[in-house]
Amino acid sequence: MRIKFGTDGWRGVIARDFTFANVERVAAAIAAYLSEKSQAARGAIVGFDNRFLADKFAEAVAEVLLRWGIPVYFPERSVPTPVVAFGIRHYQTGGAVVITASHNPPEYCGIKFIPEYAGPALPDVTERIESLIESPPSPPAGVGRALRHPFRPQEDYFAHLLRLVEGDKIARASLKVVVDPMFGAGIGYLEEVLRRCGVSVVTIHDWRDPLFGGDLPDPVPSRLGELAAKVKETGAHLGLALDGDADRLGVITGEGHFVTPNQVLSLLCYHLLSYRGWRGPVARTVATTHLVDRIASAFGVATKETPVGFKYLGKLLREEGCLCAGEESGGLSIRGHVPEKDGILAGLLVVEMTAVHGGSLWRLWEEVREKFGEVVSQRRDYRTSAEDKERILRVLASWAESREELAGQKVVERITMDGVKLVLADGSWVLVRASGTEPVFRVYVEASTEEKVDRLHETVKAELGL
Ligand SMILES: O=P(O)(O)OC[C@H]1O[C@H](O)[C@H](O)[C@@H](O)[C@@H]1O
Repeated sequence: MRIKFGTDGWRGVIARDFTFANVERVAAAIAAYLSEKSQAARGAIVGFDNRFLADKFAEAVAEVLLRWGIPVYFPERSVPTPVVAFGIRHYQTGGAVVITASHNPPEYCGIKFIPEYAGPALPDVTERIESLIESPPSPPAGVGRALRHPFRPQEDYFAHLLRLVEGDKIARASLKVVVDPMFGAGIGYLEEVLRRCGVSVVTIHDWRDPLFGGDLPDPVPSRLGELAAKVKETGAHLGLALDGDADRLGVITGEGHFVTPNQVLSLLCYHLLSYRGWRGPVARTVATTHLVDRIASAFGVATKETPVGFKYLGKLLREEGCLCAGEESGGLSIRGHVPEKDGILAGLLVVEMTAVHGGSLWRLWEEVREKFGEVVSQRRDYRTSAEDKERILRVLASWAESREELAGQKVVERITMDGVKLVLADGSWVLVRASGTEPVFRVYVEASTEEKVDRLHETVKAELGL
């Protein structure tokens, strides 16, 4: 079986593709990669989430690395992906492997590889690992078995987070927050760091359940009913949910509104630029709201656009001094933190914004909307057959070449870094791309009203035969 890394790691169905034999093949390729990059002696962290057998798969990975002479840092229990990324810097390791399928359904598992730069692996790295999987390497001759160390970064991670937020302001606001780690690896992190900031915390779904209560550990509105109910019942200011490996965040306000990741990112840009007075470019993916651009330009800073995938945003955080970076799918990070998306940090920042803006995130959103104008963003996903996929890709190629109008509007820009994005004369836009994590096409639309968004969605659907 050919193993391919998608938008963020390799994912497969447990027992069908995701078998111990395949996991060991990937582990050997990663060991060979670390060796050829002269990173082996620094060792690697092996983390895992709360999925079925994830700890056992992690043991199998650790065993391969140890046989390759690579020291392994191994946690006592599941650990969030961003904490593993933080651990790379903290323990100065040559990289990390995380056994996780993030927010995928319970029958999935996966492997993320994080190189020594502490952000998701870029394509040049994963392509090299893929080719090493195909030509199975063996450990260099004469290499001895390496040592295994405990991985316990929690206290240092909390101290680091508390340096990134204004804990005193949070403490003074006397907030109440409901935290929902969705049975995942984030259990014990967000609630703990919030309590240390003096927040009164209520938790739900804070025990390991490899079936995630019978659904996906994905903090989207359809999965946050119990969180919303708990926010209402307890009169909390906020409800915060983490996905399965705690790198993404879902937000419910005290008024009961779901705040989309596009809105959270826009609020964060505004907060960092206005309240904190930070300066520097802002980074977003091609699928993320242009409200971010409007806010950035009002403060005289640039916006940088990347393909979908936090790996590209991580690179900008590392190399371009961006003050924050985030994406429509719910991941963000800020300057001073690891270049990996972090739902725990995002949760703390949302609490900070709520605290310093009078206890209501929704009021802050209304302020932003008033200042920068109405923006409606919506994504629709379409499952297609392999034949349809080919046909749609051909149509998209022609759009990329020469599409001049859409729904009666002039196309003013065609962006082809990931799928095809058409920017229209009135500032609205449409992006169509094949997902790198699911067998679907994603259609993203942004415009000034719901009616315009609907119309653009219907036009694209009809034209592409979705
Ligand atoms: O749209 P896709 O290719 O499925 O990617 C959706 C998301 O997948 C993963 O969660 C990646 O870590 C994200 O960076 C990406 O935005």
